Amino acid sequence: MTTTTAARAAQPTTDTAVSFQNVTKSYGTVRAVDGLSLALHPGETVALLGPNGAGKSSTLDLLLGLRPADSGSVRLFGTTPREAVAAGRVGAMLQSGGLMEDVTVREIVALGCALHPRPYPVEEVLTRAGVADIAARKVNKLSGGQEQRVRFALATAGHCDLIVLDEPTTGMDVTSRQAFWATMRDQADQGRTVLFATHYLEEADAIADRVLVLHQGRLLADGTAAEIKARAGARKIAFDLDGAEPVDEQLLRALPGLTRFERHGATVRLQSADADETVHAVYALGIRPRNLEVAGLGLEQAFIALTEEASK
Ligand SMILES: Nc1ncnc2c1ncn2[C@@H]1O[C@H](COP(=O)(O)OP(=O)(O)OP(=O)(O)O)[C@@H](O)[C@H]1O
Repeated sequence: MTTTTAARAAQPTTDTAVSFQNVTKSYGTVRAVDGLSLALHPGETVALLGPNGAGKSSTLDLLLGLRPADSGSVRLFGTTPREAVAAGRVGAMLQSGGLMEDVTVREIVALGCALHPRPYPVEEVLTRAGVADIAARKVNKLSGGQEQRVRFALATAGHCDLIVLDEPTTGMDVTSRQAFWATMRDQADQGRTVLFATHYLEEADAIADRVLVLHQGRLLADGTAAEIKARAGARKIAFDLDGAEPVDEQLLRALPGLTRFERHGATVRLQSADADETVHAVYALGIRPRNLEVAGLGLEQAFIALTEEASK
């Protein structure tokens, strides 16, 4: 695992919001969470990334006390997850769990507020989640994105210290997403810890100040998005071949440092662990590349590079 902020971050301190110590969870022979240790702190916005089946939802289930761990310890604010949830310290928006159908948006949100130990006023919750204008509508008449916003309203029905979101913006349009993340930033600025699992890597890049990459139930990387990109160690190189001289593709494929090779007609796209060395070698082959571009990997490419490497 990357040693960026991870070693420090795994150590629980007195103000730790979430602490996992060597947590394991299996379903039959599938080990969904495998010796996971981490600590999250107040005010952090943390993205949980990982390919399908990496253990993200299982981790969130353990964190919320919805399932018991087989071994290890999960603590929220120094208590068990169930105690923290019962005390109203945790708001959650999960993928699973249907909404009650034959009630209006206002009724279901009002119920969420009534059940919360430290609720916000219903109108405030409706407005913040962007559902005030559809408050009178029956829940079973909502679109997928509107349903997500109602789940968001329920997750923020009261004062809490930790907000847990499992793929929260699935189905939301661009405007709703932007409004959603603006609200979440606001929540984090007020000292709350926001933890969200997502497959939208650009959201993780833009929103999270810390990124956790899970793979086969283990923490593969833990750091800022910039640290994760640097950890992937590769840069991308693109250029066009001149076309005048035929180029032996085998020579290109044998360039030093290459971790990925693609050629579409005259356009060559590479990934390299040592871009300087690769580019020098291109010139040494007598090739004069046109439109040469060298750039760092985006979070998505870094994520693919890291998880592919771990799968080898
Ligand atoms: N209730 C269950 N019974 C049996 N196996 C399960 C159960 N829940 C999860 N698993 C298995 O545990 C592993 C981790 O699943 P999990 O849902 O936590 O992954 P995930 O990272 O959330 O995946 P996705 O991105 O697809 O939502 C997978 O191999 C999955 O098939």
